[in-house]
Parts: sequence; structure tokens; C-alpha cells
Amino acid sequence: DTGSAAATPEQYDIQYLTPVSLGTPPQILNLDFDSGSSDLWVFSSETPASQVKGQAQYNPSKSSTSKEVSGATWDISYGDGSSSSGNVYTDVVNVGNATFAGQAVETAQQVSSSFTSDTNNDGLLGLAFSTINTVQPEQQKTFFDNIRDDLDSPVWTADLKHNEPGTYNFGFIDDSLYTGKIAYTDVDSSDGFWMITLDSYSVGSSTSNLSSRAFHHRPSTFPSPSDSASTPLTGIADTGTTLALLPDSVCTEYYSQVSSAANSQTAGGYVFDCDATLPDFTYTVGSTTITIPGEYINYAPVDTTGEQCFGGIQSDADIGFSIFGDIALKAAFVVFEDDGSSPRLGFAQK
Ligand SMILES: O=C(CN1CCCCC1)Nc1ccc2c(c1)OCO2
Repeated sequence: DTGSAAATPEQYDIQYLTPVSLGTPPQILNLDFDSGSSDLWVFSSETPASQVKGQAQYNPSKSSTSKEVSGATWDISYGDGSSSSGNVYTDVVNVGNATFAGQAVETAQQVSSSFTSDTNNDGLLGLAFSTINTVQPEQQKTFFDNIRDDLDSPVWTADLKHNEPGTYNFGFIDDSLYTGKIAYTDVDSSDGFWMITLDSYSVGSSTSNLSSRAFHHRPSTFPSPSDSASTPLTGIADTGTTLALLPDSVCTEYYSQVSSAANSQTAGGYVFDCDATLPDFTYTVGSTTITIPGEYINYAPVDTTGEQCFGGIQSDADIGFSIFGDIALKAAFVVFEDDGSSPRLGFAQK
């Protein structure tokens, strides 16, 4: 079995939506595929009308193959403070022709305001590890965990793009989607996430790194440059998070290269003049180097004046690890591989 479906970005690539078929006859909803969480939940006939603003709603009573999971409930909160909760059914779920008959479909009885105002987003399809699925009393499996054994290969891949549709594939690696070689790194899934350590990162062209310049008279008091060219970054690959949330030291190093940049309390992060030239951000996994073009890091205008823009790289201050969100992932072809025992993440240029 294999599946292939488009990942279409909303404005500013804030998130990517992918059509999913639920039930019999098929009900098509556009879902946010989220490698940072593990619940498949949908706007539904059980969602109060006051909390629905244009979203498509899954109606289990209109599906001949839906079955209520008696006594089961779910309740999830995300890092950005949003939340949702409700009941649980099983039904046929089809993503680009990859199908599972008994997938847990979590129907929303409550969604927080940011979901209500996100009118094109009909719900989430979690692709992190099933150990963090929130259904009680019996935890449910993610779509990928359910279909893995039927897939030609135990992988799904993300080819997200800037301002244009990309692709989520299940069960195969499409060699036409990348160049060079795929470099793999082991995943620590103990917290339920695709957590990895990137071998190094660098800001701008390598000459921006002092240690690469011949300083004949660097006084002994001169700070020895943080040799970012070999500093690892540990974090999670998170298709559901828009930005790249990185350590404060990396943010400081990056925005020191942008003369108009400031860390704004009111804007909630680093902002700069919208016409600023931004340096590239490069990270390496083994022998593969991924370069995020500077223009990808001009995320969006802060307000309608369009003078100040919000950075795509922001601090991971209060999380405890970095979050390699869409800003980092859309520059790469990413392979999420899990044979059930030793998960790996692969990165290739494209
Ligand atoms: O909440 C998310 C992503 N989330 C995915 C599901 C839809 C709602 C947004 N990311 C996130 C992750 C960590 C954070 C954070 C945001 O803000 C501070 O720390």
C-alpha cells in the first residue's frame, strides 16, 4: 500500500492542509498533518455551531462504517495554548489511497478560539508517536502506526514548499523529490516526538563566522567565536509548528547579522524592517547540508503597515528543546522512518 496527497500552504505558510477521506460514503476534510502530536481529530456534527466558522464537519451518523468507541474521550492542549476535546469513533480513513478501516477518528465537542477562526482547517492528523495520543481509557494509534505494516516501506515523507503545494507520501520514497543523498539520523522517541540532534548549524555565508577569518591580532580578551560550525542542535521535527524555535544563543547570533532586528515584547519575538536582507540559515545532518534561504526567514508582516516583519527563527526559551517547524523543514525533503523499533529521520536537499 502507498499513499500520496498534496500539502497546500495557507497564507504565509502558517500551516499546510491535506485532504483526507473519512467514512462511507467518503466525507472529505482538509487536515493539518502534525508530526508534533498524535491525535486525529476533526470538526464534527458534535462541534457546537458557535465554534464552527466555515470548517467541514465529519458526521459519523452519515457514515455506514463508523463505530462509536464507547466510553472513550480525548482532550489535547498544544504548545501555542490552543486546545480541543471530545468523543471517539472508528471509521475508514483514506489519505491519497493509503487506507485504514478502523482508524480512531476523534470528534470535537469543544475547540478553542484559534481553531474556530482558522476557517480552512477542519482538524488535525497526528503523526508523532502513539505514546502521546490523548484518548482515554484506551489510547489509540496514529494513522501511520495503523497502516505501517501494510505499507511497501515503513516510511512517510514530507516535501513542504514555500508558498506552493508540496506532498505528503506514505510507504515509499519518491526519488524525483530530492537531489543528492538522504542523510539519516537516529530519533529519540522517548517523549513521543521525532526528536533528533542536528550536527551543526551556521548563519549566513561561512565568512560570517569569526573563526573562519585570519585574525592576526585577536587580543586574548576577544571572545572565542561560538564555533557554530560544529555546535549541535537538539529538537523535534514538527510539521505542525510554523516557525523554527531555536536556542536564544542561536537567535542572538542570527539576528546580530540583521541591523534593524530587535526582540520585541509587543510583537512577541524578533522583528526587523520588512525590506531587510536576511542571512541564510544552514544546518547539517551527517554529510547533508540544508540551507534555509534568508527570504524564508522573513515570515510575515507584524501589522498592516507592512513596515516591521516577524522572524521565522524565534526563541525556544521556555520549551526545553528546539522545534524544527515548517520554516526549517520546507527547505528539505524529509523522511520519517519507523519500522516499529528504531525510528530514524532522513534529510535531503531538493
Ligand atoms: O502549538 C504548536 C503547533 N500546534 C499544532 C496543532 C495546531 C495548533 C498549533 N506549536 C508550538 C510548539 C511549542 C511552542 C509553541 C507552539 O509556542 C511556544 O512553544
